[in-house]
Amino acid sequence: MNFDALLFCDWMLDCHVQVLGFSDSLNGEVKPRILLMGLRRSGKSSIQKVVFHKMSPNETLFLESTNKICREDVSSSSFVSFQIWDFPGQIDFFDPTFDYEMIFRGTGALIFVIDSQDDYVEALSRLHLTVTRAYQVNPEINFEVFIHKVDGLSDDHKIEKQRDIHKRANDDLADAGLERIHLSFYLTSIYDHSIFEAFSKVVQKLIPQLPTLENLLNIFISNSGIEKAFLFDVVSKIYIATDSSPVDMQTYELCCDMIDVVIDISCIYGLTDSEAGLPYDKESMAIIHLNNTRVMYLKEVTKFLAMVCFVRKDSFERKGLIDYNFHCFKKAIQEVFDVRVKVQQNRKLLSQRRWSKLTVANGAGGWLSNPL
Ligand SMILES: Nc1nc2c(ncn2[C@@H]2O[C@H](COP(=O)(O)OP(=O)(O)OP(=O)(O)O)[C@@H](O)[C@H]2O)c(=O)[nH]1
Repeated sequence: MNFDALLFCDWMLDCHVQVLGFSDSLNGEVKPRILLMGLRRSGKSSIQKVVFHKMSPNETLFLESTNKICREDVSSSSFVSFQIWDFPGQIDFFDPTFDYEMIFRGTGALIFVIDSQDDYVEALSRLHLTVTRAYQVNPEINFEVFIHKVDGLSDDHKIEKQRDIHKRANDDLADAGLERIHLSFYLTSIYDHSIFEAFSKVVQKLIPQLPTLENLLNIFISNSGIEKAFLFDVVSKIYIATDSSPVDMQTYELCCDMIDVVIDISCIYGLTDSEAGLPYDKESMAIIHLNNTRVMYLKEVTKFLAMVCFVRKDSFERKGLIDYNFHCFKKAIQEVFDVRVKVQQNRKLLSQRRWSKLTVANGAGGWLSNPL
């Protein structure tokens, strides 16, 4: 038992090197921007409300049309921290008041939402225009296309639509000589877990520590006899990392349901009258025995993160080993987080120094535009 655990600890030491390998600019804080774009009524605001505000899908029927850019900070945990910008349906790139260069420059991901229940010819030409403009300004953006509202379509129909949209969008780019632009496609709906899964993948691409987290999870599961493990952001139910074995939708849905059960039960029985806020803390944990010889095990990792794993019943008999390795895993996550904080502090310091040097060089009274 100790040998397994020691292997895990040894590996932990390696992870720092990877985290220190940040290659970003000198910005003090790395808070990527995610843009939600698409035609009117394609479902942008609904996606944001359902994923980040726990709005029930039926309530989105009453959402009013967005008529200006809505910006929101999502900083629920140390690793999940970004801004979401919800755009009104039609943006006029030729409108001089719309500074799209500034917007695209600081963008990590651009999600373009296409209503699959509607005619998508106009949406595709809008997608092309948006992507080419954004790429000119910032070639580093991840372009994500949500083929949305697929709840109304049969399975065959979904695949067919995805193939058609994929082909047309890429043909348009090829015609413009822009084959190097990569578009990722997802079939989504707010009426099932597909929207959470798609958002998870979008967010994961923006987490520089992802390979480290995945490696930690791989080491953790292989030394503990676990089949699959996810690291979840409890509030949004976005999984920010998982081990390298493939994810199947059913497993992901079960994890989301387990988080809901834990939070609901804790809300009812876990909070005293004087307490408020998220009923989730160091003591939070849950074990659910499934009827297929598997056990689901949830444990708190940080204030906002939970580990949910699937273990065979016979392996779960060695719960002591799992708990010990989990303890090491948790420590490693904390260390990764500490390194990240240190790197950010150093960047801030560096950019402040640069800023003050620039100010001195230009004289105290000189006006400068902020280099950040
Ligand atoms: N069937 C289905 N309807 C959806 C889905 N997502 C959103 N809708 C519906 O689509 C309609 C438009 O949604 P909004 O979120 O307001 O669309 P929007 O893109 O923000 O619209 P604008 O603010 O006008 O740009 C609402 O009636 C939603 O209930 C989905 O996944 N499936």
